[in-house]
Amino acid sequence: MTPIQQFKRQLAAQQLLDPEVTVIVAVSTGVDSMALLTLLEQLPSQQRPQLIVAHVNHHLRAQSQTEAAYLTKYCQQHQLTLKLTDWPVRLHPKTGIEAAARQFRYTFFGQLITATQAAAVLTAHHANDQAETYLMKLARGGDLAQLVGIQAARPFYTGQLVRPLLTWSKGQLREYAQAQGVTWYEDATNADVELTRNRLRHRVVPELTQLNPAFLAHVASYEQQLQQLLMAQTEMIRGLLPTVTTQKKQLTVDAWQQLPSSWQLPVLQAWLTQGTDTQFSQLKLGPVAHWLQNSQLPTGRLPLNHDWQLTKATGLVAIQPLKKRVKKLRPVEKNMVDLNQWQKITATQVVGVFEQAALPTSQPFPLTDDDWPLQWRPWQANDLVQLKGGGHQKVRRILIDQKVPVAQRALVQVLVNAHDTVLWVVGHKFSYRQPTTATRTVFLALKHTELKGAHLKR
Ligand SMILES: Nc1ncnc2c1ncn2[C@@H]1O[C@H](COP(=O)(O)OP(=O)(O)OP(=O)(O)O)[C@@H](O)[C@H]1O
Repeated sequence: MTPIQQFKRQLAAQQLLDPEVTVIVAVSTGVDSMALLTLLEQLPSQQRPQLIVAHVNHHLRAQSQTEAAYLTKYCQQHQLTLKLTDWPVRLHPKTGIEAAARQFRYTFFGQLITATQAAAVLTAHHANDQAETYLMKLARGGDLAQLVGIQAARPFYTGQLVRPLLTWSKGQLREYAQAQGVTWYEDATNADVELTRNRLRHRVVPELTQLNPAFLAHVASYEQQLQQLLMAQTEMIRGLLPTVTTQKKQLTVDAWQQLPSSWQLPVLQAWLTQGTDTQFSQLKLGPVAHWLQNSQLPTGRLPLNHDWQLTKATGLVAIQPLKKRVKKLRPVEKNMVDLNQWQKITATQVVGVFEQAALPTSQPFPLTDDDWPLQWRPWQANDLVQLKGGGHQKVRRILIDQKVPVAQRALVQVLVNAHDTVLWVVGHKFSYRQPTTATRTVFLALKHTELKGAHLKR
């Protein structure tokens, strides 16, 4: 299969080879994403999805302006819609700038996909990126599941995040771009990317490729095998869990002990993760398994972390909150919405309900008089959003699906109407509303103030 056929296959697998579908192409003006854009533009018209080009001008170096100007002109000439945003210097943190830039980028992509209802955001991650990620994780260590590299597709806000070039090497992308006469900008920051990645990029990957020219293809193959293995394991665990737990989700120690020993830790890990919404590394579960098996201690308690403990009695083990969690004790703080005013609702989010679109990414939203007053508040366990097809989805499920880290979930705010119905899970999902003659459109807008150096999940 030629690289172009592989590229098409990746798109077809996500149902994106379709002119009825809109995709957002993340273009940095580097060779990888310019090649991606060109590949998409060259698809036959009966297969080519509608393209929206997204670019973040990070204002990290003088060249940023030139790149944004080049892309603006390119999109005009190629009749492509461009969504460009700035990351102003005043918002740059003093440390962790790469991670903060990445967070800003993905938040922007998330807002765009939500606002445009596009099916996917495409980025130009390639086989060399994959190999570097792999080697970094190998060096760092952890559970096998954490070795999973850059995923070809994963849920992202209201659509998918798709990387259709993971089978292409950097060299192939460069050759393709050259052959197509594409202009691109070398990323000057690539020279000083974080030390570990830099060493891998410039020393380790070339060495390994010299050792075996098929090295990158082998990494891609391992990645696929690992994904399949983990999927098989997940399915197996799904089948095993009900055989070792009661209806009240307690673990039956005897049944668990009768599992083949190689399944005990994975099943224990899945049970704990489900019961606490917290990831536990298998590497740290040895003592827990030992405590479960210890027949000298038929009853007792074992703290798992600050929030959770296990209690054991009559051969059954239950997961219990260690103390009443602050979240539950605190009365829910609500903030009244001030129409046409920006309001700071978290340390990093400024939001507003406007009569006119305050930002290009503002979301039009139909409201009736009955909805007022609107309020901002933290999300709660029973909050739901309305879906287009008529159903509902739990806010909790949305945050899990969007892989919002547990620690950040508590910070998520929602916009509610006078009846406490959720209209917007800020930064994550809008509730569906059909406009009618009784509704008036307002625009919901979100911008970020200060950014932390958190490393986003790939
Ligand atoms: N300024 C930008 N504007 C739009 N898209 C971008 C920008 N920077 C990067 N991208 C997109 O992200 C892809 C990966 O870029 P890069 O390798 O620089 O990011 P990374 O931070 O290392 O990766 P990740 O975002 O997965 O952590 C690019 O090929 C491009 O599709």
